[in-house]
Amino acid sequence: MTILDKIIAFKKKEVAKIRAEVPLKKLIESPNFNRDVFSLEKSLLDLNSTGIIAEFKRQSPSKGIINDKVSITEVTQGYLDANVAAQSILTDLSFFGGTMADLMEARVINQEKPILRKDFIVDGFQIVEAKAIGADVILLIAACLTPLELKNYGILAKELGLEVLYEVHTQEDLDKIGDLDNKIIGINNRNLNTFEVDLEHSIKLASQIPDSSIKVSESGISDPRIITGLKEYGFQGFLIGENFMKEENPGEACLEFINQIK
Ligand SMILES: O=C(O)c1ccccc1NCC(=O)[C@H](O)[C@H](O)COP(=O)(O)O
Repeated sequence: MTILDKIIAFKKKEVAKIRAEVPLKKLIESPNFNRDVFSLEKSLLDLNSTGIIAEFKRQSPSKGIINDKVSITEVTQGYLDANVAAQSILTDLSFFGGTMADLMEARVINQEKPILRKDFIVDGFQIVEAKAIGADVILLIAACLTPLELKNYGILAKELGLEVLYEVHTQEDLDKIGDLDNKIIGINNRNLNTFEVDLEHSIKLASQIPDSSIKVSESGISDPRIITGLKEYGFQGFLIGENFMKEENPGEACLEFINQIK
């Protein structure tokens, strides 16, 4: 069993339990449910966009603890001050040390940029939950879902006014999504089973994504020069976690990184 299989098996049980305890009505009545969302697409396409989607990530299966000293509020404010295009927040507790409360706290401070709920979506309930906690965007990982689930969860997100970041790592993942037009597609440079990171991955798959879609490169980005290189292959978004979170002040590290992008 790979780590991804383990995460998904665990997640399915976890969601089934929460689903049995929390009525949908409660989620729908949440104040966040009727707020206007911030568009990731708009933010990434803005002429002045930095393209950086900065992640709040305390720990990970590949690295263990990255930073458990900083608060979500200080990091959120730091990322906003650095002029990120969007914020990504892990809400998985068991493998990444994140919580839904993190996202809710960030939402209180972040009233200007989109927030991605970074989690392993295996059930439509989590998409409703994402809206209720104040997310603007959800992640659908192609490797974890069937083509039908990808389609149906995409439709549900759209109906709720949320955007989707479709995550792929292989050509097979892209094939599962099917219609690639007008989507936000993230190419994860990290193999989620072996944890091997290869930035060439973004470049190899980029040519398979139509120009009507927005390309995001995810994971293992640690140098501003990489951004310049990826832009040449049509990337408009860059999801970065560990490189900022490993620092004492992730917001300042993010600002310094953004100032060095040519
Ligand atoms: O980061 C991991 O170890 C990991 C393991 C298994 C599944 C997912 C994992 N990471 C999720 C991500 O996609 C990254 O947090 C994100 O792209 C940022 O990556 P990085 O900049 O390398 O922290």
